[in-house]
Amino acid sequence: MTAQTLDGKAVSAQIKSELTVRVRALAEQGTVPGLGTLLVGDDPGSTWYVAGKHRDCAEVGIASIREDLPADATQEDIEAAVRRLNDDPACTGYIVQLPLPRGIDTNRVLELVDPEKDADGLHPTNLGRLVLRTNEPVTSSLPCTPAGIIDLLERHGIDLEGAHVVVVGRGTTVGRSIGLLLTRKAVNATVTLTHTGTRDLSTHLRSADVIVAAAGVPGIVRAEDVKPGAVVVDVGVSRVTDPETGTSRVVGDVDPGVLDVAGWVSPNPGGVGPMTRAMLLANVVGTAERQAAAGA
Ligand SMILES: Nc1nc2c(c(=O)[nH]1)N[C@@H](CN(C=O)c1ccc(C(=O)N[C@@H](CCC(=O)O)C(=O)O)cc1)CN2
Repeated sequence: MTAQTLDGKAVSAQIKSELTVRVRALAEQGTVPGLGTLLVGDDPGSTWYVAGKHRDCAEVGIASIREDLPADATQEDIEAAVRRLNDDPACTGYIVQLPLPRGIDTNRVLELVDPEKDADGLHPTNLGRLVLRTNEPVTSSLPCTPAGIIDLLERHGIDLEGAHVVVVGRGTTVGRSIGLLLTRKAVNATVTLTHTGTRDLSTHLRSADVIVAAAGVPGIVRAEDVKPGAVVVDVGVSRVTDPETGTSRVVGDVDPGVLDVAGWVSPNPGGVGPMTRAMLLANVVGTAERQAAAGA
């Protein structure tokens, strides 16, 4: 068997074209959605991701607002930048690019973000809304990577109703938060959250209809641990350096042999990454629509 591709690039292009229509409708009411980014320091990866977010904004007609601070910015400097973004009416939604430099209290910074402007969907208020409102339609930003994964699966016709999803990794941006979305009544999946303390990961993986690999451990999901025909989503991003050539490349959590066993696999790159970016744009358009409706 050769697995079919969960094509994040194609689906994200479709989402962007749908968002362009919503952005035009907002413009007709006199509202321009604006994405703010707060970047601290000059880490090449973070700098590249932030630039990509603003390129995406330009594509769909969302305005860009940037707060760039030096690597030696203090907690107070960063919190002041968050307050500026909270107060800026042109910024309808924003993100604090992670990770923040060592020594900064990240949770204190993130909790200062106005929940109504939280474009990452990771503010405690917005995660709390997902915990409390399991049946109602969601009216706040959703965590981008989890929402992108579910959209990617649904748009490929994969039925999650009653499916057993095994998540590998308990980080906030993916592992912990995806369970909140998958177990909502509208999706209705059954979720097992595994992590480095899990005994016998293989047994869990072998019972999965869908595996979401978000551990950041290259090759942690092996072909022999995947049920034939299962769906495998690769979220892992690890940079490995070839000792001989000294060149580095990004590798995921899924061993390439899985392609011979699974029914569907998300490529990495080209799977979850583009969906995360598309969901960020969707969140910003959502924040602008809600703010326009509240002001109308
Ligand atoms: N505030 C946030 N910080 C971080 C997040 C986040 O969601 N919110 N996630 C990551 C980085 N990230 C977005 O910021 C991100 C990473 C990768 C991609 C992506 O499209 N990757 C491409 C491959 C790129 C390459 O070739 O290197 C892909 O998967 O196809 C998008 C967003 C940490 N920080």
